[in-house]
Amino acid sequence: MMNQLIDKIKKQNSPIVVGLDPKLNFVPSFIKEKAFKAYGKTNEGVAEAFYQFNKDIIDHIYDEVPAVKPQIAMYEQYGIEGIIAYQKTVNYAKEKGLVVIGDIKRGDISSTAEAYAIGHLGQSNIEGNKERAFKNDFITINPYMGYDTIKPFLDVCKEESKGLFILVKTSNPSSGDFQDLKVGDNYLYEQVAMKVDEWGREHMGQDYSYVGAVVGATYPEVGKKLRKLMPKTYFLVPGYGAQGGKAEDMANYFNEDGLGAIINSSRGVIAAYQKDSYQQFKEEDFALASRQAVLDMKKDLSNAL
Ligand SMILES: O=C(O)c1cc(=O)[nH]c(=O)n1[C@@H]1O[C@H](COP(=O)(O)O)[C@@H](O)[C@H]1O
Repeated sequence: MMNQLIDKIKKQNSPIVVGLDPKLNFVPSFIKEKAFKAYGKTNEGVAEAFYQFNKDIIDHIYDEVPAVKPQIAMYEQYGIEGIIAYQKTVNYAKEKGLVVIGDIKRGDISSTAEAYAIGHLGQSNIEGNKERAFKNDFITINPYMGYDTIKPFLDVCKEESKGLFILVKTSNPSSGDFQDLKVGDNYLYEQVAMKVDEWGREHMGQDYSYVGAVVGATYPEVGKKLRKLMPKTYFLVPGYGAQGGKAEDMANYFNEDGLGAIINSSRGVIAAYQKDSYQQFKEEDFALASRQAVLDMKKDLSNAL
């Protein structure tokens, strides 16, 4: 799957992933009204609104970006109905040929990790009948609990040709609370990076491993260090745009082959029509504004790289 992702990035010249992180106040009123009329102001109503919102955005961006990253929390807060909207979104993105990174950030003891891995990347075996719950190509995971909690994900990835992005240095303001602690001569994020590099070398695609790393856009000096520590690791880089990450800092995250990183923007793309800089788009044209935001991001990155 990493090979497919890289092929798409090259073909579209677009190291970009759009985060499908819907919020009710991002959804245009004409979509909300229709959904609420059919299902009321209920979880089901929101789920329908989110799905229609995502679908329109996907239709307007799938030819310009290789991947989308639905953040499951946005859907989960609306219960089963929300999860169904997540699942439908993943399915629709797959139908449109997009690579899907399920942003689920799981991490638990190995028996539980196995269940997460099967549910989100693999197939369950129901007395001989194989069932797939979610069609993600990649998921995000949290490595805090150590190798035995990662292994079930690696096994399913190998079997199913899927991939992972493991949190190494996150974009949030407090990411240093633990990640920047010194462990011997290294920072904790460096220790984690060395492990991700080691695990990845046993799980190689062509030039890159299908065990990737999450490296936030908001700490470019760290990004530069981590690039050297994990040369074969693809980086998922969130934090561009809404969290302050700048295109000119993104060069640090790429290798000399021009590959090695995929930059995420969620709010900056899906809620573009609400920003002053996209005032020319009416609410009904929210998805066209998202497309324009992707094209602008593409230009911004290619000027800087
Ligand atoms: O794993 C992630 O995607 C992630 C890691 C990280 O360090 N920081 C981070 O913001 N994210 C996710 O990336 C997205 C960022 O959204 P925007 O700030 O709106 O572009 C959200 O879905 C976050 O959950």
